Amino acid sequence: MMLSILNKFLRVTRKKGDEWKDVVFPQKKNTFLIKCLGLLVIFISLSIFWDKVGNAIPRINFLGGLINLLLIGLLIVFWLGTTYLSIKGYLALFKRNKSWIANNLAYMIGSLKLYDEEYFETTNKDKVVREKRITRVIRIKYKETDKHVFVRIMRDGDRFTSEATKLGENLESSLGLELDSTNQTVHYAEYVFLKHKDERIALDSTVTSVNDSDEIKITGNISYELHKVPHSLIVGGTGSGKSFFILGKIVSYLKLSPQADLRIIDPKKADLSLLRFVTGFENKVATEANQICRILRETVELMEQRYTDYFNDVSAFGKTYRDFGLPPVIIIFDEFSAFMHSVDKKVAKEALDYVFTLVMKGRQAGVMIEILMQRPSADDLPTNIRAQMGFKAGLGAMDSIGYNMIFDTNNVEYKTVIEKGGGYIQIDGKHTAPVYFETPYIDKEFDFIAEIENLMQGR
Ligand SMILES: Nc1ncnc2c1ncn2[C@@H]1O[C@H](COP(=O)(O)OP(=O)(O)OP(=O)(O)O)[C@@H](O)[C@H]1O
Repeated sequence: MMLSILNKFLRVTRKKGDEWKDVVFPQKKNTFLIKCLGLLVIFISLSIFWDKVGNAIPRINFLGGLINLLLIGLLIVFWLGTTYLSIKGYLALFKRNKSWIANNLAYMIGSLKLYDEEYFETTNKDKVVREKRITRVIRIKYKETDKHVFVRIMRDGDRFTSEATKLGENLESSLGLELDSTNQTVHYAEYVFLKHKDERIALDSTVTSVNDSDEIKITGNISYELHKVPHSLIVGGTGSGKSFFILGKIVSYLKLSPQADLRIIDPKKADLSLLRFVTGFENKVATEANQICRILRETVELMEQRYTDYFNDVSAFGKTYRDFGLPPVIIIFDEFSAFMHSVDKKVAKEALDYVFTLVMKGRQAGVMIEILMQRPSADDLPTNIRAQMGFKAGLGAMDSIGYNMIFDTNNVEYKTVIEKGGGYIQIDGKHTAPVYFETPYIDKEFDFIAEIENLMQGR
């Protein structure tokens, strides 16, 4: 008993931990009296203890009583110090289950009636009394870190099991926090909330000015390093913000140092194909099937050449293109599925083979591909290629089948996307579950072509 109290005491006095805590429902009754009694006991026992210690220490009559005075002063400091620490630890025991998160979650349990009650009969002074008692309560755990609040609704096989996966909106409003991601296992449904709302950033904040960094920022909270997440998939219907997102990414890639070497594939001859009029892009934009296959083939050859030139002996062990100061080479392939459907099977296979080679071998040599398509379709983008895309984004309103196809998971509760440029994103090693995000904000007046021209000239 004493040991468990001591343990609890030590745990609460430690730094605010990130361990899981249970939500208690119904919450404990007012503990004011117990609290006061405890404080009094602490105060009296420590006062008696230090008084006894003071009496047990022999007096030293030296330097006209100065030593005795110092001793008394020291005892008073010890008495005050131990009393303060004990009271702090004691009060923390009460506070522990009283965080605002626990309070709000307990309130939600009560208001949604996420508990079962049964009538019990007892006898009181020969009278039969019927009283309601709570027999079962939904089990909720939570933990808190600097940026997030995690809530787990346990799935114990009772009536709350199916409820567990549908509580996203209720939790959001109960906690007053924005839902960042969800995750579901057989044992629990987990909801992750942002303590501070994620911010939409402006395009000019996407690239850090730190030397040697290839970090690309997407939002205030979401970023990735290009060399770690080389291949991307962006899916979004008409008007979802796909063009703004990719044009913004092109600007960011051109701001990297060394500047990225970009190749553009636009089989629908839309906005991206206009980059062929920008100095430096003349031979790097393809719209026709034969040009597209040529660009893909040449990029595969460039990748093989990099392996031959830089990774041909053991000294290259563990190195990447960045160690040799090489620029990343990025193919931006717009309307991928439209292309696959518009060309004959032989050409489609040739293109797919090149794409597969690039996604399998490109990372170390710094040769990357970014695929854009309107609809997520498992047939148009084979699983072996999709599995290599470390960066995946689904923009605009999409049904859950669409999202599940992109993110290869069906455990996520998606909210309706209304904002232009809003969607879900998943980045390997960063956000293993898809999270809501908004693409970097770009002013309507922003002149992409002029900006890209400018950046190309500054090479
Ligand atoms: N990041 C953004 N910042 C500001 N406005 C945006 C952003 N993304 C999208 N928009 C707004 O949404 C509109 C549609 O975006 P966009 O042209 O990128 O869509 P799309 O998916 O490429 O559609 P389409 O395939 O028809 O070109 C833009 O004209 C712009 O007004």
